[in-house]
Amino acid sequence: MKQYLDLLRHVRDHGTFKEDRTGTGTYAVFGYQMRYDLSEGFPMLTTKKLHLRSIIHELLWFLSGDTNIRYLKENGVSIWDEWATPDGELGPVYGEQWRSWKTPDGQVIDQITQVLDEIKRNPDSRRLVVSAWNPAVLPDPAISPDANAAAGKQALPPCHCLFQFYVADGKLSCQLYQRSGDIFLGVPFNIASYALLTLMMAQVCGLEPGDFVHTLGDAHLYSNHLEQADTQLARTPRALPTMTLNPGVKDLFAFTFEDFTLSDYDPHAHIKAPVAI
Ligand SMILES: Nc1nc(=O)c2c([nH]1)NC[C@@H]1CN(c3ccc(C(=O)N[C@@H](CCC(=O)O)C(=O)O)cc3)CN21
Ligand SMILES: O=c1ccn([C@H]2C[C@H](O)[C@@H](COP(=O)(O)O)O2)c(=O)[nH]1
Repeated sequence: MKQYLDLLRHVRDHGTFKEDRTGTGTYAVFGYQMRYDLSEGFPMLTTKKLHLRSIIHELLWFLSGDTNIRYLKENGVSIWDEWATPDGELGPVYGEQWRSWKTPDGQVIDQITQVLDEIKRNPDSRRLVVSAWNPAVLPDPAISPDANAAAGKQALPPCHCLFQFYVADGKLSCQLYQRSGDIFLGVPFNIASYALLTLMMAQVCGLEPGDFVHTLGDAHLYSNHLEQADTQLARTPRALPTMTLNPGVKDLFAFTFEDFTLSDYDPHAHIKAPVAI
């Protein structure tokens, strides 16, 4: 994960101090790109232990089209708790935009199924795009995330807002545009999550996994993560683990938690960091 560590070091050493919505303060750069060849191993950080359970359940939750944190809580995942209403609602976030984007005439569009069908039918297409960025449902910045969710708006505007697939030489690649990236906490999750999505999409399309390309807009290190960043940068990276999917699953929406096996993951210890709300 040299790519990630280079980003962390670059932003720590060259980021511009910037105030932010949460009042924490950040060091930021604008525009940064990383590339992970998925045949070289699964891109999970080894310089701190990552909680893969949360990553898998969150991705299955997005793919199911769900936007209530009930499923996450039932599975011991708490990463979305701070932004939900007391009923667990987050408003029309990722799951709804991916699987049931509402049109003005009352129809819904399942972007994931459409892209999946198009990859199989027309792999050379340059239109294999899924967008979670829907200006019609962006939150009102004057009210809190849970008040927005209660009003039918997104609790938070999507951070990983648009992704595109690309097929060449029998391999499926994916590029994500992430408008805002919390380098210490969110970005390692986002990398593993989209790498996993690419492996799943490739399997059900009969393709090999290619590259995951991660493009960031505002890439920031929160000012209360600086010590943690130093600790991480002082560690020596280890070999990447291997992710194996149950080869029997041919339907993207049929994957369950038990279909994923991570082997040879030998990370350094977890590093705690507070999440900016
Ligand atoms: N400031 C901020 N950073 C984020 O990364 C983030 C948000 N807000 N808001 C929405 C979602 C929620 N996400 C989160 C929230 C918390 C963790 C977190 O605390 N991670 C810990 C523990 C993980 C766990 O409990 O599984 C970590 O050490 O990685 C990670 C991603 C990503 N997003
Ligand atoms: O998947 C995610 C979701 C969120 N983040 C981070 C990026 C920012 O630090 C906050 C969101 O705040 P905004 O003011 O809306 O940009 O959450 C992430 O890194 N990955």
